[in-house]
Formats: sequence, C-alpha cells, structure tokens
Amino acid sequence: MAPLIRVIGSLNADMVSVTPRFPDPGETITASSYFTSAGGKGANQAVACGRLSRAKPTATSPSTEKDPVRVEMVGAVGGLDGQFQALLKPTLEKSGVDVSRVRTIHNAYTGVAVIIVDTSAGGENRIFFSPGANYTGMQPIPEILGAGLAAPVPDVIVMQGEIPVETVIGILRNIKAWKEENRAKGQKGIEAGPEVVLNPAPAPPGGLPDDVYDGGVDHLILNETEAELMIPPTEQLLRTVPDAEGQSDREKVARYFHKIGVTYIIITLGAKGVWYSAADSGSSGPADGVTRFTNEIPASKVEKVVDTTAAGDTFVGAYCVEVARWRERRRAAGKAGQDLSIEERVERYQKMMDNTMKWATKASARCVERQGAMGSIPFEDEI
Ligand SMILES: Nc1ncnc2c1ncn2[C@@H]1O[C@H](COP(=O)(O)OP(=O)(O)OP(=O)(O)O)[C@@H](O)[C@H]1O
Repeated sequence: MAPLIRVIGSLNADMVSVTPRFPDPGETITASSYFTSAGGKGANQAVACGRLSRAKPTATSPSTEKDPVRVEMVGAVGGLDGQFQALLKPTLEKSGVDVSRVRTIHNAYTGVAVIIVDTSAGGENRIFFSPGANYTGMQPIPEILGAGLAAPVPDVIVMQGEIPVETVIGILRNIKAWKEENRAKGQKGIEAGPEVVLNPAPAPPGGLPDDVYDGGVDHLILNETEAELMIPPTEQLLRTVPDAEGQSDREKVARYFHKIGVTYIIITLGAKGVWYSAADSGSSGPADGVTRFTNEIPASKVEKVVDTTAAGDTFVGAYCVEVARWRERRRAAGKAGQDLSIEERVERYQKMMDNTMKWATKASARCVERQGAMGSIPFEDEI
C-alpha cells in the first residue's frame, strides 16, 4: 500500500482584486481585474503533496501513476456558501487529494482571503483573512483532536497555523502520547507512529509550549520570520541552550529546537534557498547515536521570478512527499541496513536530506516562475 500523507489545516477561497493602487480610507476605486481561486495553507500544501507525487493528468491519460502517494485533507468549510463545491473540491480532487475528511459547518462561511494586488507597487499585496469555518469547525473538540491518528494511521501528518492554535497543540499532544505508549510497548522507528511535519505559518505569537515538540514534532519547517517568532527571547533561550551563546541566528534556532526534541529543522531562505540542521532525537531521527549535521542548499535557478506566492507551501509539499517515500523505502528494507556503522548511517542520512532539499527547492522554483498561488504548484513530471 502506498504511503499516506494527512494534511490538517485551512481551506480558503482567495478573492483577488488587482488595482492600480490601494484605496485611501473611505475611498472606492474600481479594480482592473478580479478572480477567485482555491487557497489556504492547508489546502495548498495538500495540493502540493498530491501534485508532487503524480504526473500531470492529460485528456488521454487521466492518471499515470498506478499507486501514487495517498494524500488526505482534514479541515472544515462553510455551508453558507458554495465555495467548497465550486472551487476547492474540484481543484483538490484533480490534484489527487482525498477530501472525504473535510467537514461542512452548516452555519458558517468558508474561510476567505480578500487579496488586493497593487500593480503600481510591483504587485505588492494586502491580505485580509477571515477564518470562518477554519476556526468554528476546527475547535479542539475530541473528534478534531483525534483526526491525526484516525484509522488508517498516516505515515506523515502535516499542520500549519491557520486553524486554532489550541487545536494544533491538542493534536500534537495526542500524537506524542500515542507514540510514547507505542515505544513503551517496544515499537521502534516507523512502527512507533507517523512523522509529524509542522509549518507554523502564520507563527502563533510567542510560539508553542515546549512540551509539544518532543515526540510531537519531528520536522519543523520555518521561513526566517517564523523562525524568529517561534523562539523565546534570547535570555530565556540561552537558559535552555547555553552553548548557543555567540552563535548565528539560525544556529540558535536549530540548537533550541533540537534541545526540546525536534529532529529536523529546516529554515527556508527565499531566493537564497534553504538551510537545515538534522540531529538524532530518538526513533524517528536520522538514526540512534547519529550526531548532528547541517547544510545550506542554494535556491534552484529560475528563468524569471513571476510570483513567489505559495513557494513555501510547494516546498513543504515536496518535502512531505519525500518523507513519505523514505518511510516506504524503510518499510520495504525491513531489517536491511540496521548493521551499518554510525559513520555510514550519517553519510546515508545526509545524502537523503541533501537530495530532499534539492528536490524541494526545484519544485518551489517552478512555482515562482508562474502567476498565482495554488494554480502555480507544479506536478511531479514538471520538475
Ligand atoms: N525568488 C526565488 N527564486 C528561487 N527560489 C525561490 C525564490 N523564492 C522562494 N524560492 C524557493 O521557495 C522556498 C520557500 O520560499 P520562502 O523561504 O520565501 O518561503 P515562504 O516565506 O514560506 O513563502 P511564501 O509565504 O511566499 O509561500 C525557498 O527555500 C526557495 O527554495
């Protein structure tokens, strides 16, 4: 059975008005164009996972993959509008995403991002996000908190910050408790539970409580702004990781999150590329006993930067597809490779991480060459 990725997050309708300038207070100006599109960080990342594990369907060949990575979306939409049926469902399904776990909240609206693009300011935008069902339908009730581990338990769980932070925390604590129980029963490595990828965008002010990370988050993907917002003030940070004194910002971030239990910390650097730090942190880490390794991978070459929206979501999707495939390979290998020396395992994991970063930077480079958000996310055969 192909590996399963479950994305738990937001679904939005993006309403985009393109204008020659932003209106002043009290002023009405006529937009030069308007369009709607499917959006939301959750839905974008689900679409990225779906597309980046499939070839683009064509009229003669609707699906070219026999057993591609399975992708599920968990989220909530409103019943007071037709946005899900008209906009989100068709796009998600055409990208290979199973939407049967998306709930409809009858007395709510689907989340909306009203986006104004100012053509005189080089396409700069202003965004007004109304969460709607992403909040009312994703409150931390037992059904939602159990969504991560609902059968069949996925290989990879992905979350972002556009649903209530209490829900994100509750889901992470449930996963952590479940994995701890499994480990106590002697289950190790991929048997102990899913890999959790957290992309805290937007970053919750003050970050998340420290206890959710160890066993709750295996992979943390942040851009530079989010990295800054997710760590405590320096004085407090240095109490947790005194050896980060005098280190660069990214080193501080990595040392801090490794210390509180995260195995992979990935900081995306926009046009500069990406930096990562990987460390041993138990069974889901590179390998028991492995020391830490870091690397910076430059951004992939771009013909012309057209629109960087959704570059981060494309990166996350590409990364998650690779994590799902690592697990598939590990499952297929069984006990093979377990007798490697620590040096051999480090070399193997470093190669795997570098290849994953190169693939994810290539995928996000294709996205920035195209106009739009969800529509600009490429399929696997377009990389
Ligand atoms: N101008 C660019 N040229 C090439 N690659 C880019 C460019 N901008 C972004 N990327 C790629 O996309 C990845 C993610 O970009 P970035 O760090 O801007 O994330 P982000 O802030 O989450 O993005 P966004 O919020 O715009 O979706 C980068 O690591 C890089 O590989």
